[in-house]
Amino acid sequence: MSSTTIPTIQIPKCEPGIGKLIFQPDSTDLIEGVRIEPHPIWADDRGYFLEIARLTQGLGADFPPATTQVSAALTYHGAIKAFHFHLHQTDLWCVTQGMFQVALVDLRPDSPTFGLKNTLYVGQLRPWRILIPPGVGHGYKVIGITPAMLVYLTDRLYNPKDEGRIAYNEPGIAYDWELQHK
Ligand SMILES: Cc1cn([C@H]2C[C@H](O)[C@@H](COP(=O)(O)OP(=O)(O)O[C@H]3O[C@@H](C)C(=O)[C@@H](O)[C@H]3O)O2)c(=O)[nH]c1=O
Repeated sequence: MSSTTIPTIQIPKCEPGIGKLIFQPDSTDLIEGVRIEPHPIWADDRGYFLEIARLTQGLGADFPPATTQVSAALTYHGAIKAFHFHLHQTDLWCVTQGMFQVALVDLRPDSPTFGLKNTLYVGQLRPWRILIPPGVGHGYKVIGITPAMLVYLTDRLYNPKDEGRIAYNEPGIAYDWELQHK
């Protein structure tokens, strides 16, 4: 997280598709450095409660209190935000409302999982926090019929120079954003 090594970024040549589906937090198909932490949703007759993260525990353990930023993004049904990546910043995502199709791709040629794509369906129906290290391309599509809310921690304050963007339909990544009819 506070590593000073800046990843080299390279667009891989992926097979078209959604990559490896992640159905278990400890899946061996996860991109190197990506981590998942299931969390409870406490539902009752008033609504529900959930914890976004604890800075000293779990996936938030290494987030420095002095520079951690907490952000929220509400995204409309069907919208895609992808692909973004960071050179220094680590993200910790927690979905508070709705469902996301999260797409990850390893852009680090020095990584053992370079070029690997992961797809995770997360949110109210699968409450998982996701840690995304620098050099891992990330994005999402809102699935379901309602807008969805992502609340996330970053280990440093917003710096647009740290963020890179790759088109959602970049041919080298060849991510299939369509509904997977089968
Ligand atoms: C991310 C961010 C944006 N902004 C501003 C810049 C801009 O005017 C406006 C909208 O910014 P963006 O279009 O970059 O927002 P957005 O596309 O939601 O960016 C976010 O997307 C998700 C998927 C991520 O991975 C995040 O790391 C971040 O890249 O908000 C901040 O002031 N602080 C921030 O931390």
